[in-house]
Amino acid sequence: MSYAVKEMFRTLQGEGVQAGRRAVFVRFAGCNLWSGREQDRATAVCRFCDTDFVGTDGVGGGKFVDAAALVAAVVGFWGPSLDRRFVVLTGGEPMLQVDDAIVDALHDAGFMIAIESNGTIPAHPGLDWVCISPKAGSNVVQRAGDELKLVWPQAAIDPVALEAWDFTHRLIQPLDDAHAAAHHQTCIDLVMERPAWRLSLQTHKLLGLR
Ligand SMILES: C[S@@+](CC[C@H](N)C(=O)[O-])C[C@H]1O[C@@H](n2cnc3c(N)ncnc32)[C@H](O)[C@@H]1O
Ligand SMILES: Nc1nc2[nH]cc(C(=O)O)c2c(=O)[nH]1
Ligand code: SF4
Ligand SMILES: [Mg+2]
Repeated sequence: MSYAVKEMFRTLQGEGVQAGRRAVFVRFAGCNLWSGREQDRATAVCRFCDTDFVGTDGVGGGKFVDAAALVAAVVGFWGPSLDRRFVVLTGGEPMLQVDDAIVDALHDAGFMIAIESNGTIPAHPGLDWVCISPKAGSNVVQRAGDELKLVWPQAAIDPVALEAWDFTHRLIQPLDDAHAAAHHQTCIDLVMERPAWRLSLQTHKLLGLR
């Protein structure tokens, strides 16, 4: 199978429990909850996306003919060191494209594989770190994993109900929009009330990283 990748880059993981780790990001093109076109945002299931995932024209992006070609590019961004190799598969929705061949080839190259997914498609069982970020109005089938990362606030999602899902860590991430400061306080208030949750900030944005 070939893979459509919007962009690829090396940075620090900005979000969640793995925040601060050196990582190569592979941003797959396309999502099942929004076309990525601004004219469709208001009618999409997911309306707050902060990411351009349309096409393959970003830095490090392209159409990769097979898993070997994709992993060669990931290794190129990581560099020759074999120490703590860490790749984050994101998008768009990565589970539209992640398959056995990619997971096996990244493992063969010594990578720990994390995914950022909306949870509407079952996560590949070979992944090493599964982060699921549920979206109101979608059907989340992947209700277990390492990290549940709830962007907050979202109307029609009840964080208390989500506490029953089988995740090792539960994080609340402030919605980044025109009211970000108010959302920070809303998230702090929620963690104070429900200590099952902890705060996740998008630290790459604070630091000016990709
Ligand atoms: C761009 S998404 C790609 C992965 C996958 N489609 C998903 O939604 O989890 C990566 C992460 O950014 C989060 N995110 C997207 N837009 C955001 C925003 N405006 N504020 C805060 N987090 C956001 C998502 O919830 C997800 O955890
Ligand atoms: N530095 C950095 N960390 C991230 N963690 C999750 C991201 C994503 O867009 O999936 C992201 C991202 O875009 N940049
Ligand atoms: S599900 Fe993820 S990639 Fe898709 S529109 Fe929402 S935040 Fe963006
Ligand atoms: Mg991002």
